[in-house]
Amino acid sequence: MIEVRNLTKSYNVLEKPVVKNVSLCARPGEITILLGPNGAGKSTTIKSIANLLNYEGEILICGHPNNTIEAKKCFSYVPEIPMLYDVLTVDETIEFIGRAYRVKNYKEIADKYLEAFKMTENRKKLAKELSKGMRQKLSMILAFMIEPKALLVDEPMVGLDPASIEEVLELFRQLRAEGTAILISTHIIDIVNDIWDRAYIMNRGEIVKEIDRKDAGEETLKEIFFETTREGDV
Ligand SMILES: Nc1ncnc2c1ncn2[C@@H]1O[C@H](COP(=O)(O)OP(=O)(O)OP(=O)(O)O)[C@@H](O)[C@H]1O
Repeated sequence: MIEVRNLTKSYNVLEKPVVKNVSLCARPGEITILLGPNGAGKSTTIKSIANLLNYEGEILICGHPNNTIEAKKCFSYVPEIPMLYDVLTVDETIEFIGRAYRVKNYKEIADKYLEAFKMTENRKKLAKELSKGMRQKLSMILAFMIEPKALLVDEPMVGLDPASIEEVLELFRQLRAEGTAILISTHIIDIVNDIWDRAYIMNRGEIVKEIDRKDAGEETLKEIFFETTREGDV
């Protein structure tokens, strides 16, 4: 579970907050989507949850404040721009993260994901030698490998080819079935239209709508998004 309560963030004390009193909840076994136009405050929210920014409010991951070791042990974060060690190979990166998180069977798990992402032939390449899409896939493999209870993903599909997008969607479905709480921030509504369970629409730093898929009826997420942001006078 990822719980955000009354998150407020200003980058500059003299300026108005760019995220205002945001509360949201990504539940176990659900895929929760954070949507919003450019500049709405999605990345600021995601980075605050990942404890990369100072902010006001309360953020709990698996019931623990997000700056605690307990929280860090149970969640993975896939940033929009992968953060990798350029001078480590794919295999070395996997070993480093697997050992750091004390994942006993990390090799076995990583093999499965390398295979799924058609990355096995790249395992001896240095991270700096990988293409943009390959870096994104490695970043996902590292996040999935620790078998997180909560998964935070910022723009997961950027740089991925269509087959890899399908693979990622399938992996999200599998993690959801295993009970992982998944929170995804994205612009690409069409891609998540088949998998979302709950969505929060952000506009100008505020959550302007929360939608439970069960209540959405025949309406697509895209239709709801445009209706809401038009009403919200973007
Ligand atoms: N490091 C920063 N310093 C100052 N202002 C920032 C910084 N990062 C973001 N902002 C401002 O905060 C607001 C929200 O930005 P944020 O990146 O969170 O939005 P977003 O919804 O993720 O946008 P996008 O969809 O374009 O990525 C914007 O007005 C942006 O200019």
